[in-house]
Amino acid sequence: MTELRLTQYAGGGGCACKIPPGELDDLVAALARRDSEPVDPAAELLVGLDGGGDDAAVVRLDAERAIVTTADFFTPVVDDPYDWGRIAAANALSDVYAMGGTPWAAVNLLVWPREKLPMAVAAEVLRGGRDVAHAAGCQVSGGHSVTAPEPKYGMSVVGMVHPERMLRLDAAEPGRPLTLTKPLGSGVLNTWHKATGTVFPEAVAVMAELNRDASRAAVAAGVNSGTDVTGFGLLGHAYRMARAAGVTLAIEAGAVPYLADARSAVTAGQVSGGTRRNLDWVAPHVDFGGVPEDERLLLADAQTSGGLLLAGEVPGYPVIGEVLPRGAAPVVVRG
Ligand SMILES: Nc1ncnc2c1ncn2[C@@H]1O[C@H](COP(=O)(O)OP(=O)(O)OP(=O)(O)O)[C@@H](O)[C@H]1O
Ligand SMILES: [Mg+2]
Repeated sequence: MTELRLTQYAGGGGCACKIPPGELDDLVAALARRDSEPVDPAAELLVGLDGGGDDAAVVRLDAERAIVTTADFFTPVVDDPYDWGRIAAANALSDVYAMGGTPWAAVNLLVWPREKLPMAVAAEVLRGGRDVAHAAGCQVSGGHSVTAPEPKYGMSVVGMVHPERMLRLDAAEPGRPLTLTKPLGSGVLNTWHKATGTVFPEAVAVMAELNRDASRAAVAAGVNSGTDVTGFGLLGHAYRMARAAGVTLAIEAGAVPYLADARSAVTAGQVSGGTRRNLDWVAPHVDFGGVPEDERLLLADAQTSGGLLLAGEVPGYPVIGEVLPRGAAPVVVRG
């Protein structure tokens, strides 16, 4: 199975295959405008699509428990089917952790070109997803499978969160430090892997890593705002946080951690269309000062299964900036 190059069966890879952020904003805004309350709602919506939407929807069960629900699937980011499954599951579970919750149960979402790819390969993908979900203590049972020209895999996940201890997108307070819990660079390294077949084991390990410990540590430290850094890149997700909370996020470029080889990947031109679109979209909202183009691309790099960006200090994870009262630009990068 190792000679089969899964990444060659799809156009965009991983979270870089998301609909561009500006177009998604318009879609979600139109939906939110047309949204009316359900008839006789069975549960109170605590987090919905207001302000562009958070990482997951949250509905109240009782005073101390709320249900978190989310779905994520994408095209192959790596050629190895088991690793792709692990990464896709870690990414799907991540939106529950990005709300400060605990995933309880997941179902598989599988799109498979059965004429082109053996079903045995799909089984490896599902095995990888199951192993990571089980490591998270999450039940996996059931799912849905369809055939289509490009393979896609992910999960729909349900979890639990305390309604007073959530990590909301819109709650960042001025004066708080900004913390990032995984290094950046998975986008450029996945692009390089897709182009050449070179495997970057550190990137695979980081993408397959759960955001569980970071999320728990953040909630334990009293942090109440955060999101996961995925397809819109650090700058895109920072902008969405700043916009939702009406603050400015200042990022110290020199404090941002990167995977080894990420800089060489940019120098080698291994930048996805998604990353370039991210930068075009976010640039009008960012004061870059004198930060050079390559650095801007790295900060906008479309991540797959990235870490948590948190408005608060969390022991064991690097501080990369601070939350400020809203200034001229929602995001400031200091060189
Ligand atoms: N088709 C859709 N219908 C309704 N809402 C959508 C749709 N697609 C995305 N959204 C919402 O738009 C917001 C932004 O979506 P996005 O996929 O970027 O968030 P996310 O789930 O946190 O992503 P990621 O998995 O990359 O962390 C979310 O609140 C999401 O629920
Ligand atoms: Mg998210």
